[in-house]
Amino acid sequence: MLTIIKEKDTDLLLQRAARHLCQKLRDALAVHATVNIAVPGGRSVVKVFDTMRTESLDWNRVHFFIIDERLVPIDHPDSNFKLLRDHLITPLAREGGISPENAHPFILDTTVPDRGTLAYEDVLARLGFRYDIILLSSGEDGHVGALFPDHHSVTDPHHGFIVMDDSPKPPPERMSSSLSLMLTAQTGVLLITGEAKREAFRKFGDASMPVSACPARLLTCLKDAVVFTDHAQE
Ligand SMILES: O=C(O)[C@H](O)[C@@H](O)[C@H](O)[C@H](O)COP(=O)(O)O
Repeated sequence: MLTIIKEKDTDLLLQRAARHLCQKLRDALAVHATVNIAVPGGRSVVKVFDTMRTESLDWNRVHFFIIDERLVPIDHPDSNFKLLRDHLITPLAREGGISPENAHPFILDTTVPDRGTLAYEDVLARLGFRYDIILLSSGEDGHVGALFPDHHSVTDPHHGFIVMDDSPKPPPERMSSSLSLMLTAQTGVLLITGEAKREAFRKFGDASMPVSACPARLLTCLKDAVVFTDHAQE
């Protein structure tokens, strides 16, 4: 089921998204021993992390994966893992809320053609090779993770992590969860915030638009999906 939650105040909206995600984590922890959540980078996600870290739940049973990454080391300012670590994992770990090992980074390996994605697949395989929950934040063009509209990334049949050196949005070198891996999640949360995403929100709401033309629409394929937006309904 898809629900759209609208709130004009973006900060309030992102706080609501964070609390919703934490409730979904609690619900999943009630039926699973451990839960896998995959998260992206971006400005909106940082605000979600900042609220999530104030929520109380059994964080030690939650495993974090990075849904997409720029091909940079984990301490690089452009690293999505660094955002997760700095804004959520380290503050939680400081209070003993989570073991830092529960946050699984994609480790770039420039010596192999797969760039380290096979090793990252091994880590996910040890935890069931599935996501339970995904957090996505739409780009201006409707991309999510590093699945871009009308680009080979979104139609790649690989089930796992993919790499590219021709991302339409710079930097060109990125890795992403493939579409089929994202679709292993039962639960999805999508953020569409800011004036620059007006066209993305319109495309998201267009039922005739295939996922290949608007990757954010992959959310409509999940069992339990919520969009958080500061846009008025078109
Ligand atoms: O890797 C990137 O180029 C960005 O991180 C990008 O994919 C971002 O996640 C979305 O564009 C949403 O970004 P905001 O939440 O910052 O609007």
